[in-house]
Amino acid sequence: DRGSVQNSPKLYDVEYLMPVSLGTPSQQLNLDLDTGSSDLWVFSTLLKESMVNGQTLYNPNASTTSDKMEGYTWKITYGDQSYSSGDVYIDTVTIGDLTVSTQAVEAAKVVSEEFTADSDNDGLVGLGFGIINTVQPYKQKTFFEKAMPGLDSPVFTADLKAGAPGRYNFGYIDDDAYSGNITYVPVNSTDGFWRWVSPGFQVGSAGSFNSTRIHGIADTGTTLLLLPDSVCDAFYSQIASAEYEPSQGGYTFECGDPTVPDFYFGTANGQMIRIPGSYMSYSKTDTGSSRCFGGMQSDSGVGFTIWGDVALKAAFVVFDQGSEQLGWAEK
Ligand SMILES: O=C(CNCc1ccccc1)Nc1scc(-c2ccccc2)c1C(=O)NCc1ccccc1
Repeated sequence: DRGSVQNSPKLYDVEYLMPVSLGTPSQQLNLDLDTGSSDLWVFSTLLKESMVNGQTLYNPNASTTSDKMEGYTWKITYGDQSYSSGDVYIDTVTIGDLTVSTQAVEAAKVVSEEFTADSDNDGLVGLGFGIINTVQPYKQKTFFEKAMPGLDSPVFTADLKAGAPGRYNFGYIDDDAYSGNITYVPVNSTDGFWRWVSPGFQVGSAGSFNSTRIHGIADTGTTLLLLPDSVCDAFYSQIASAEYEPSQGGYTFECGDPTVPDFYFGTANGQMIRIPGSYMSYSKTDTGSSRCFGGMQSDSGVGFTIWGDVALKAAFVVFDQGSEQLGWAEK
C-alpha cells in the first residue's frame, strides 16, 4: 500500500499543512505533519469556544466509527511552551489515500493561546517515534507505525518547497522528486526523534568545509534551522548588516543585503545539501522594518540542533523507519 498528499506552506513557510480525513462520514481537517513529536491531536468539539478561532473541529460523536478510550488522556508541551491536552478516541484516519482504521485520535479539550491564534492549523500528525507519545496510561502508535506493516516500503518522504506546495509520500520513494543520489545516514531514535550526525558545514560556495560533527534532529514541525552558536557566528559574520539582537530574539540583517551566502551542510560520503541564502531571510522583524529575522538561529536552549523547515525545504528527505535511517537528496 502507499499514499501521497500535497502539503501547503503558510506565510513565510512558518508551517506546512496537509488535508487529513477522520471518522465516518469523513471530517476533513488541515494538519501539520510533525516529525519532531509523536501525538496525532486535533481541535475538537470538546474545546471551550474561547479556545477556538476558526479551526475545523473533529466531532467524535458525529463519527459512527469512533470509540472513546475511557480513562485515556494526553498532554503535550512543546519547546516554545505551547501546549495542548484532552481525551483519546480510536477512529479511522486517511492521509492521501492511505487509511489506518484504528488510529488513536487525540481530541483536544485544552489548547494554549498559540494554537488558538493559528486559525489555519487544526492539529498535528506527529511522525516521530511512538516512544514519546504522551497518551496515558498506555502510549499509542503514530499513524506511520500503524500503517507501516501494510506499506510497500517502511518509509515516508518529505518534499517541502519554499513558498510553494510540496508533497508527503508514504510507502515509496518517487524517483522523479529528486536529483542525483539519495545519501543515507544512521538515525538514533532513543529519544523519539529522527536524530542524526552531520559531519560539518560550509559557508558560501567559496568557503572551506568545517569538519565539526553536528548532532541534531530532522524536524518538519520546527520552522527555523537551529544550529550551534559557533556555526551561527561563522555564517552571520559573512553578512555585512547582520546583528545579534536579543530584543528581536536572535540574528537579524537588512532584508535586501546582497552578501547573504548559501549554507551547505554535510550528510555522508562527501555529499552536502545547499541551502540558498534566500531561505535565510525568514521574515520582516516588524511591519515596515527593513530588517529580516534570520532563518538560522542559535540552538542554545534546546541542547541539540534542529534541522527545521528552512533546511528541509532545500532537500528531498527520506524518513526510513524500517532501517532507522534518513535519506538526503538535492532536488
Ligand atoms: O516540538 C517540536 C516539533 N513540534 C513543533 C511544533 C509544531 C506545531 C506547534 C508547536 C510546536 N520540535 C522540537 S524538539 C525540541 C524543541 C525545542 C525548541 C526550543 C526549545 C526547546 C526545545 C522543539 C520545538 O519546540 N520546536 C518548535 C519551536 C518553536 C519555537 C522556537 C523553536 C522551536
